[in-house]
Amino acid sequence: MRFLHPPPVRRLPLTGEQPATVVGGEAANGFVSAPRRRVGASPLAVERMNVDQLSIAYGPKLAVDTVSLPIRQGEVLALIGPSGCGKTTLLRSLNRLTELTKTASMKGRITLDGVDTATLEPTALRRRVTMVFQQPNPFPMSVFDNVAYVLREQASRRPKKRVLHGAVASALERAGLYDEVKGDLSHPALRLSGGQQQRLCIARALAADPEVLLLDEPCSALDPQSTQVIEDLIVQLREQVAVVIVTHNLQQAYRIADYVAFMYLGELVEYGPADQVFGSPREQRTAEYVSGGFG
Ligand SMILES: Nc1ncnc2c1ncn2[C@@H]1O[C@H](COP(=O)(O)OP(=O)(O)OP(=O)(O)O)[C@@H](O)[C@H]1O
Repeated sequence: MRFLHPPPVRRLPLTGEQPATVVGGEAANGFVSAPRRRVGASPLAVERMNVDQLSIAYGPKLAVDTVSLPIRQGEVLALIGPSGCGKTTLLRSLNRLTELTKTASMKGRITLDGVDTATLEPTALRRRVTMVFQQPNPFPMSVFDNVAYVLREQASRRPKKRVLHGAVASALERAGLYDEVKGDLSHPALRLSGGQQQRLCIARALAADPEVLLLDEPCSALDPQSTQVIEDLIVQLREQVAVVIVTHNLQQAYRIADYVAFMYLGELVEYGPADQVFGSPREQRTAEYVSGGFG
């Protein structure tokens, strides 16, 4: 039962001393003065994935053009850029979801803990590099069963009830939902609020004990309060998993990201610490984008 005893190498020590405190008010490039939840990248950040010279095309159309970047645990990486620049394609390539599109072809190499993802079995890869989508998509079953489903699926033998309950509770806790649902874990997931449903989807993703969590605009269907809860959660989770988020919301990227990758027409125009990309971008196109000049 893998989920009971994850190999220690998969986890960085949790840094409880580093809460997601709000660092308030600094302005970057004059476009934002929103409070920031992040406190700077963790000194314990370690590379989990590496994207090397990645190009992806749909038929003849190039969607991602020779992109290279690292993905580290201990940091939140935000992919930003105007619509159609290739953010989602890049994100989906990380757990080989792009190959489900018949016309897609890929060049380059992506590694997970040093191993070429092309050599891994796709379902196993997708447990280690899990994705949460734009629209919350809980299964039409109870809160408990949504998380237990993943645990049962990956256990080699049917887990004992008590053990399963502990693992479900732990995943719900990591997703910041347990306190709100512990009174009735048999509650239908589809009757939770949108924000709770999204945190349940995050709990389901975390139940697989992944190394990398991919978030494709996870707050775009949520109200501001739920968005804030999820942003706080994302900042906390970066200590446990490498987090990559696609967002159209520059303020959100500024609030929660440690590193930012700005893409334009498939190309990675600029990659760097959030402070630098937003505060003093090296490239003219980045400066124009983050100051609202286009997009
Ligand atoms: N399944 C597909 N078949 C053909 N072309 C696709 C497919 N998916 C994406 N594309 C094209 O690839 C390019 C990159 O799309 P992608 O969705 O990755 O961009 P994006 O930056 O995530 O856009 P958005 O912000 O609008 O979601 C676009 O030109 C898009 O039209």
